[in-house]
Amino acid sequence: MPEFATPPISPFAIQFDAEAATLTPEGPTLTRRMSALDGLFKDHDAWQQAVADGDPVVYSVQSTPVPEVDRELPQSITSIEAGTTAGEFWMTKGHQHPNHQGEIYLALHGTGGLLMFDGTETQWIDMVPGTIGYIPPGWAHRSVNVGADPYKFLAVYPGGAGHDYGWVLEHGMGKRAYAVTDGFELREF
Ligand SMILES: O=P(O)(O)OC[C@H]1O[C@](O)(CO)[C@@H](O)[C@@H]1O
Ligand SMILES: [Fe+2]
Repeated sequence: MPEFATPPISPFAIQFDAEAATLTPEGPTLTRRMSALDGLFKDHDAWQQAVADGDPVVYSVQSTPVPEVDRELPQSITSIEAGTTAGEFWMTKGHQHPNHQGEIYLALHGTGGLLMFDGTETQWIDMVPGTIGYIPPGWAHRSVNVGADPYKFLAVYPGGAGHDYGWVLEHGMGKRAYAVTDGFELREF
């Protein structure tokens, strides 16, 4: 085996339960409440009110024990709760990969969307169970729950890709998903 600065972890099996949306063995779980989404919803006052009104959990991410380091290939399942803030559907923070690497998402449950922005162009992929959304290098990405159930998806990404959240705060995502009578509508800022 070649010499690496950080030794890769040993091979292991992951039990993937698509119905329950779980990965076993479990690694770290991350929970993001409304307060973690500062500066991301269009209506800042409504966001602040939601934080004051109990700061609900917006999404959680369950990982396997694969570390986020170069050459590894971590996986996680994200569950976004159903909800809106001033009409804007609940979503992940969204990020850019600092060193521009690709990623895939596989939708498992509910109705979601994969919003991508390269700084100029916005793309949206409807995500329903069975859809794989491909995120090419250089596209910031955010997942949105546009349904009435939790939206859950599996992510597989390069361990060295990193998460640049500042990029999204600075550039935005080009469009936002709002609730309308028969579903959702994408609106520009
Ligand atoms: O990192 P964010 O924008 O909070 O979104 C969470 C999701 O994105 C990932 O960071 C992978 O891109 C996963 O941890 C999870 O699927
Ligand atoms: Fe990513």
